[in-house]
Amino acid sequence: MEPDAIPLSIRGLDYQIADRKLLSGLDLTVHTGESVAVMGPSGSGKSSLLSLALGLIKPQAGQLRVCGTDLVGLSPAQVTRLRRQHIGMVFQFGELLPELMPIENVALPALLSGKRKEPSYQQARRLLEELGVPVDGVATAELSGGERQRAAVARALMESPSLLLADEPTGALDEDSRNHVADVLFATPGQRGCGLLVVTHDRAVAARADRVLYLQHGHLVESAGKDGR
Ligand SMILES: Nc1ncnc2c1ncn2[C@@H]1O[C@H](COP(=O)(O)OP(=O)(O)OP(=O)(O)O)[C@@H](O)[C@H]1O
Repeated sequence: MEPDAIPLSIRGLDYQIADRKLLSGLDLTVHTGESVAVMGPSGSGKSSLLSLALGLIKPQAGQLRVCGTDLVGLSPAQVTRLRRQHIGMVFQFGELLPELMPIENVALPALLSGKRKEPSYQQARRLLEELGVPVDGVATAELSGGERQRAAVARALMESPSLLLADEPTGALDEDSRNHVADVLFATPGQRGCGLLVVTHDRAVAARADRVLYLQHGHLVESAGKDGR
């Protein structure tokens, strides 16, 4: 894999579900160090776009290159490998395991990839500290919503992804927590040299991205100047 490959390059993507064409010839490039926000009406296909980029669902047509490899033709095992190697994902509700401590949640992707426990825990601790999440003595279920989301960002960064995806990462948060999570998220492309693709309904969050795109009739269009809906 070329080290300087573009984190995400999508060309001519068609995706249809149950007779309904959601994405139609969609093109999108997310470069290293760049953040892109995708907005659009409920049901327009934003989360589907992320699921496609994760290789969880397959398009009917088009190319979807992650770090230079088109994941459309790959086997499930190959997709899993590519995802573990190159992609970090943050969900709306963090999706942390409440039975595990925060540090265990964050270290988990590295442990699943077969990394050794000690250095994985050290790295998880470092990430949590950097992102302002309590490391010791607080159970995952006791974290505030904002802390949980920052722990989810830490977990997504654990394997140093080239591509960071986030689906409504601040959707469940109050304004202060939202701002803190957005600060952390939008700092990552510059600090860690990844590409960031964020789906959000929140205009203030989207406005922090280098580019804001609007999903409309299956295409992505520049949304600057639009009233948004
Ligand atoms: N497995 C499925 N079977 C049938 N329809 C589905 C399935 N998954 C998604 N859909 C439909 O596809 C459309 C797009 O869903 P998607 O979640 O991608 O939209 P979205 O833009 O992310 O919406 P929201 O902003 O509300 O989260 C919706 O109408 C949804 O009901």
